Amino acid sequence: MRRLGVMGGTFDPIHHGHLVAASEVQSKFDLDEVIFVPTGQPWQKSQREVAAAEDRYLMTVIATASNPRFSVSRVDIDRDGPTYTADTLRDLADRYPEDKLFFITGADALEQIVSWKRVDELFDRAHFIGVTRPGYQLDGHHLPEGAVSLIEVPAMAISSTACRDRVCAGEPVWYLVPDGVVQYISKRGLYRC
Ligand SMILES: Nc1ncnc2c1ncn2[C@@H]1O[C@H](COP(=O)(O)OP(=O)(O)OP(=O)(O)O)[C@@H](O)[C@H]1O
Ligand SMILES: O=C(O)c1ccc[n+]([C@@H]2O[C@H](COP(=O)([O-])O)[C@@H](O)[C@H]2O)c1
Repeated sequence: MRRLGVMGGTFDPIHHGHLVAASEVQSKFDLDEVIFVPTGQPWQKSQREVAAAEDRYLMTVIATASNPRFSVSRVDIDRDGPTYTADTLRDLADRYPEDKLFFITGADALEQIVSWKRVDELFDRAHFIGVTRPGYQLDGHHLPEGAVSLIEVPAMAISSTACRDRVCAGEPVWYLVPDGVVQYISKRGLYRC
């Protein structure tokens, strides 16, 4: 039985906050692999335009390529309709029936979990790991006992929103996102106003 981390996110774009969180959880929980899963249609972000799924997927591949323990799954971008983590975890469990899944979320996402679709299924399918994020309180009291572990990760005050805003304003995103992602954003003309 392998121990598989699942790092779900819109990754619009992926940044070093995501990568540090995944790396820290991989090490602390002795995970064999962390699978990054870009969302297909993030229904709770429908109030704004999200970059094309293929662009977000490719940026995630570029950002994770150098880490032998990181991989990327298309499971959410290849499924039609809004992305629900209950479906993500069901599909990954079907694909890796022998393995134990650990779903990684930042403090902000953890706070929102009760609003997710079919929330009751989630904790049967994976153990949840909530990680600290600057500006948010990490709290698992609203979740079933034993369903979630809370851990501190190095503080990275970075968000995808801030990265998009910086590109739009003509400001650099070097060192906030991996070098290859800076170049991909520029090559594809993403996030220009
Ligand atoms: N700086 C960070 N530190 C720790 N966790 C983070 C950080 N940024 C994002 N995460 C977590 O990574 C997951 C995916 O986040 P997401 O792709 O929505 O990035 P984001 O920066 O929150 O994006 P946006 O600003 O567009 O809302 C979520 O669980 C989120 O809490
Ligand atoms: O299952 C849901 O209803 C649900 C609602 C909002 C977010 N999520 C998941 O939470 C992860 C982070 O999402 P986001 O929108 O903050 O990028 C990602 O894997 C999403 O699929 C899941």
